[in-house]
Amino acid sequence: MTATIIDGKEIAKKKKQEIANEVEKLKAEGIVPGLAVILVGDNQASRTYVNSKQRACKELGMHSVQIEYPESLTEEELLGKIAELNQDDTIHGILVQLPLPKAINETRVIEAISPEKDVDGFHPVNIGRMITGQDAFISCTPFGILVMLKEAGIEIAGKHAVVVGRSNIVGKPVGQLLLNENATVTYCHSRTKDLEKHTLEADIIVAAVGRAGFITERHVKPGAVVIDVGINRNEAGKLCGDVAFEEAKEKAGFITPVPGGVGPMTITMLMFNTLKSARNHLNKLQSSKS
Ligand SMILES: Nc1nc2c(c(=O)[nH]1)N[C@@H](CN(C=O)c1ccc(C(=O)N[C@@H](CCC(=O)O)C(=O)O)cc1)CN2
Repeated sequence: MTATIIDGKEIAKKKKQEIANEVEKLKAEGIVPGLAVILVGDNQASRTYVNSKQRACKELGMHSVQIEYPESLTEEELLGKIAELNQDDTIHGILVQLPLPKAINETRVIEAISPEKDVDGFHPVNIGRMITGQDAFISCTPFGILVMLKEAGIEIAGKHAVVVGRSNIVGKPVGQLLLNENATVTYCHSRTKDLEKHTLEADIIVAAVGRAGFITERHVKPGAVVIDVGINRNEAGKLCGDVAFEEAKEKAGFITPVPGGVGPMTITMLMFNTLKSARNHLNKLQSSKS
């Protein structure tokens, strides 16, 4: 069997068109969704992602501001800028590109962003709301995975999902989202004994370990759905995922490629969250008038 490839670029294109239509409607009501992206230091990959976010805003008709600081920026200076953006009515989403330089405390920075503008969905308020099934900003990569599964027509309820990786940005929230969709969820990580025993029972595997080709065909149950969140570079500098794609695709039922799978969905869901924040802002303005 050769797996059906879930094309993240195609799904992202369709979703972006839907978002652009909604942006037009919001503009007709007097609100232009606005996103502020903060980049600290000179990490080349981060710069590429930040530029892609700016491009996506432009493409979808949103207002965007890119704020760049040198590596030497202090935490206090960054917190000051966030406080200013929290008060800016033209900005509905604030995002600090990660990773930050080591001298800056990531947790303090994330917690300084108003939960109402936390379009990355990293603030503990949004994480707590998501876990308890309330309306929340859902972090963009996990959200993108959920949308991809739904668009590919994959049933989640009652399925056994195995998440390999437990980062705060991807592993933990994606497992929780799948649980909210009534999957049975197992988390595996670097200290898990006999990984294969767990993954071979999975109907859905989410590979988010950050190690190139870590999940091989030996880990995959025939017909399983394999979602690859990895963004690694191999010895030749080529972008590759956490899954050994060529061999895993011969066993899986559905599989996401790298590049062109989960990655393009991350920025699309950021646009979705920014639109949602702008709409929330408009609703608040309207209800305060009535
Ligand atoms: N504040 C945030 N920081 C980081 C996030 C995030 O969601 N918020 N996620 C990642 C980086 N990231 C977005 O910021 C991101 C990573 C990858 C892609 C993507 O489209 N990847 C492409 C390949 C691109 C390439 O050639 O390098 C793909 O997989 O097809 C988009 C966004 C960490 N930091």
